Amino acid sequence: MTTATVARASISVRGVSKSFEIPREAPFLALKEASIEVEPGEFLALVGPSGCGKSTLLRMIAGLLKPTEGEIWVGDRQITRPQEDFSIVFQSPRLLPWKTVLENVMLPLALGRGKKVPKAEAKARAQELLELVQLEGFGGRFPSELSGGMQQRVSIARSLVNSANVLLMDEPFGALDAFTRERLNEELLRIWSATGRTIIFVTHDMDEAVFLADRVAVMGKEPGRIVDVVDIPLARPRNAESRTSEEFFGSVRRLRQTLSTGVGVDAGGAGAHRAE
Ligand SMILES: Nc1ncnc2c1ncn2[C@@H]1O[C@H](COP(=O)(O)OP(=O)(O)OP(=O)(O)O)[C@@H](O)[C@H]1O
Repeated sequence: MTTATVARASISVRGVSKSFEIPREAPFLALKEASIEVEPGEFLALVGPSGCGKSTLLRMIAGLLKPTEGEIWVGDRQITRPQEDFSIVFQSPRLLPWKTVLENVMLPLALGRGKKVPKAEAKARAQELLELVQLEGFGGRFPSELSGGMQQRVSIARSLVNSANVLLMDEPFGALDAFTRERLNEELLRIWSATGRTIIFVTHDMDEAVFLADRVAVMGKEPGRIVDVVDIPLARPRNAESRTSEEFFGSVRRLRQTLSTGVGVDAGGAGAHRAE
């Protein structure tokens, strides 16, 4: 398993808005004045209703989209284009159909500029990751020979193969069954704590957000914005038992309230605070 500690990176989203130009219509404001600081090594979840701008924000952090206003920085670098040390997992797998499963997982290592990994090592790493996502024995297959959920697990393995500092995940487990999803949640936490990556994780699922994250940014819509940022006071390491604790249910309840009222909840002070 690739568990070497990677360099730590902080991410600063500063007053970011995004409008999309739509032919014959007024520009559409998808995200308004979002600001948040993501600490090095933090696990941040973004939750909110469909269309509130979660993917838009993630894509801007990834350098795939440019903000209309505001700036995003990683350490002392402004993000203006895709970053080599960021890995992204999209909602759909996006595998190369003409490459085998193993070759797809190895791809980031083959493309890595200046950091050549010997082929045998790349292969061994990819094989370990396929084992991690329970696809050992499928390395020689082509993506079209796997189910949708299996393809998504391949894309998760691919995102973990290099030692990217920052992992951006856009509802990566949305299409998986509940058992696989919960198991991968636990594996992801294990990998995160072993490697010190910064993770920003988009999900619709509040249980998943609470289980995984240090903090959850709750987003609202019309216009898309960050409504509140909630600390999750759930002890680590987290496991299946964490899902039945008072702290877990309390945090889920708080997120639900914030989502339904569209304003930050300050239940007794600790735990919730406004987005900066
Ligand atoms: N390229 C684009 N052109 C025009 N509008 C866009 C574009 N991309 C996104 N939007 C709009 O911006 C808004 C936010 O979209 P986004 O995909 O970020 O939402 P989301 O919160 O990730 O939604 P979901 O949870 O359904 O994936 C939506 O209303 C969407 O229609």
